[in-house]
Amino acid sequence: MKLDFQKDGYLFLTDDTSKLDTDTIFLKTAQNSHYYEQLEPKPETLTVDELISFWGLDKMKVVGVTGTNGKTTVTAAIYSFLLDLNEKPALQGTRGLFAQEKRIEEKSMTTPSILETLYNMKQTMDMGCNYFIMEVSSHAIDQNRIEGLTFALKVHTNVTSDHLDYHGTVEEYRRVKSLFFADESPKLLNKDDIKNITYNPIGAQSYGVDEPATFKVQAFSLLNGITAGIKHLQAEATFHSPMVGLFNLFNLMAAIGSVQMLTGRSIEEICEVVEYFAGVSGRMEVVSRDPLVIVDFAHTDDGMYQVLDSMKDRDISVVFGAGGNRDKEKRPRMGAVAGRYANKIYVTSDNPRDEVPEMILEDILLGLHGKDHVTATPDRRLAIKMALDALEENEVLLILGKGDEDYQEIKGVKYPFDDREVVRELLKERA
Ligand SMILES: CC(=O)N[C@H]1[C@@H](OP(=O)(O)OP(=O)(O)OC[C@H]2O[C@@H](n3ccc(=O)[nH]c3=O)[C@H](O)[C@@H]2O)O[C@H](CO)[C@@H](O)[C@@H]1O[C@H](C)C(=O)N[C@@H](C)C(=O)N[C@H](CCC(=O)O)C(=O)O
Ligand SMILES: Nc1ncnc2c1ncn2[C@@H]1O[C@H](COP(=O)(O)OP(=O)(O)OP(=O)(O)O)[C@@H](O)[C@H]1O
Ligand SMILES: N[C@H](CCC[C@H](N)C(=O)O)C(=O)O
Ligand SMILES: [Mg+2]
Repeated sequence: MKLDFQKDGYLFLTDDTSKLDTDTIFLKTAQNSHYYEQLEPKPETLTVDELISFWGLDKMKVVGVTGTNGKTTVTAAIYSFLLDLNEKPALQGTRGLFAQEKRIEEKSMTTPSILETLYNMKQTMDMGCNYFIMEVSSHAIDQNRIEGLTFALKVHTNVTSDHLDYHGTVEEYRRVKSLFFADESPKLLNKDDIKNITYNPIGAQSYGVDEPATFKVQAFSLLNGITAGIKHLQAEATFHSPMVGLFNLFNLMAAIGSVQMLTGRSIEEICEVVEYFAGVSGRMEVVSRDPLVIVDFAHTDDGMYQVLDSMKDRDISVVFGAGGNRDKEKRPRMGAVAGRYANKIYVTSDNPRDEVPEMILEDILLGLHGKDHVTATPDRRLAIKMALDALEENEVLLILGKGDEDYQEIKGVKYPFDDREVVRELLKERA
C-alpha cells in the first residue's frame, strides 16, 4: 500500500519495500520486517506507534470482534446500535468500510494490513467518528496485522472450526484465537462457548443464554423474529428483533453487552434500538417470500447447523458448496449437517478457486452417504434452478455459503455471480 503522506519533506508512506523511492517513508511492521532487513541503504522509517500518534489515532475507541462465525453480524449490530444512540461509529470488515451509514471503501479483506486499518481509522476519524468497530480474523491475529492497536473492547463470538488449511489443526486455530484475549483489555466473552478459548480474566465480562453471565438472557422466544428478556447485574430489559435464529440471539447479546460496556448506557436504553437492526445483507436474507427463498453466508458446518436448526420447523431444501483453497476437513461435516436437516439437497460449487470443482463435491458427498434426494452439479446456477423447480408449497429453499458475494471465483477470475440475482431472474422467467 502507498499513501500520500506529508512529513519532514517526504510525500508518501508505504509498507512495501518494492514501492519505496526518495519521496517515500517506510512503515516498519511485524509483517514486513524481513524485507526491511534486506534493504541497503536503510530508508527513512516510521513505526506503527509513531504513525498512530502522528495521526492522533489513540483518540479512537477500537472494538475488535473475533470468532469463527458472527463477526460481520455482531460488528454491524454494534455499529447500528451506536448510530441509533447518536454516537459516531465506523465499521471495518468483510463487507468493507462504513461510516455515517455510508460505505466508504468496497469490501476487501476481513482484516487488512495494519497500514490499511490505520488509514481507515484516519479517514473515519477525519469524518468525526470516535469508535472504530472492526472484525479480527484468525489470520490477522496470527500475522499480527493488529499490532500497536489498543482495544477499548475485545469481543468473542464463538470458536468452532475453520481455516484449517491455514492453521493446520483445531487446537492451533483455537490457540491463535485465544491470543487475542491474553492481555488485560476489557473483553466480552460468550459464556456458552467459553470452553473453546483461554483468556485473561482481568477486564473480562460475559454474555450468555444458558450459562450465568454478566449479560444474561432470562427468557426468549424465536417465533416471529427474536424476543428476549435480559438482565445486566440488577437491571432488566426486553428487546425484539426481526432477525431469526438462536445464533442471532447470541449475536445481539454480544452487541448489546458491547454497547453497554463502551458507552455505560443502561440496557433499557440500548434495547430500545435493537429492533431497528434488521441484520446484514447476505445473512439470512429473504430473497423471495412465496416461494420462501433465503440466502445465507453459512460456509462452515457450525454455521450451516445454526441456520438449518433455526429453520427446522419447516421442510428444507438446501443448495450449498464449499470454497476451494480453504479448509477441506469441514466439507464432509457440511454434507452431514445438510443430510441431517434437509429433505432435498443440492451440492454444487461455491468459489472453486484453484481446485477441481468435482473434487470439492466429492469431499462434501462423503458426508451424505445413503441419503436420498441428493443432487450434485458443479453448475451453481443449474443447482439453484433445479431446487427452485422442485420446491413444494410448504418448503423453504436455503442457498448457503456465498451470502452477499457478487462473484464466483474460478482459477483467479471473479465471474459476476450473485445467488440473490439468480433467484430473482429464475423466478421472473417463471412469471
Ligand atoms: C495467506 C495470507 O493471509 N496472506 C496475507 C499476508 O500475505 P504474505 O504473508 O504473503 O505477506 P507479503 O505479501 O509477503 O506481505 C507482507 C508485508 O511485506 C510487505 N512486502 C511484501 C513484498 C515485498 O517485496 N516487500 C514488502 O515490504 C507487504 O507490503 C506487507 O506489508 O499478508 C498480506 C498483507 O497483510 C495479506 O494481504 C495477505 O492476505 C492474502 C491476500 C489473503 O488472501 N488472505 C486471506 C487468506 C485472509 O487473510 N483471510 C482472512 C479471513 C477471511 C475470513 O474468514 O473472512 C481476512 O482477514 O480476510
Ligand atoms: N453466532 C453465530 N454462531 C454460529 N453461526 C453463526 C453465528 N452468526 C452467524 N452465523 C452463521 O455464519 C454465517 C456467517 O456469519 P458472519 O458473516 O456474521 O460471520 P463472520 O465471522 O463474519 O464470517 P467470516 O469469518 O467468513 O467473515 C452466517 O451467514 C450464519 O449462517
Ligand atoms: N463463499 C466463501 C466464504 C468464505 C469467505 C471467507 N471466510 C474466506 O475464508 O475467505 C468461500 O467459502 O469461498
Ligand atoms: Mg465476516
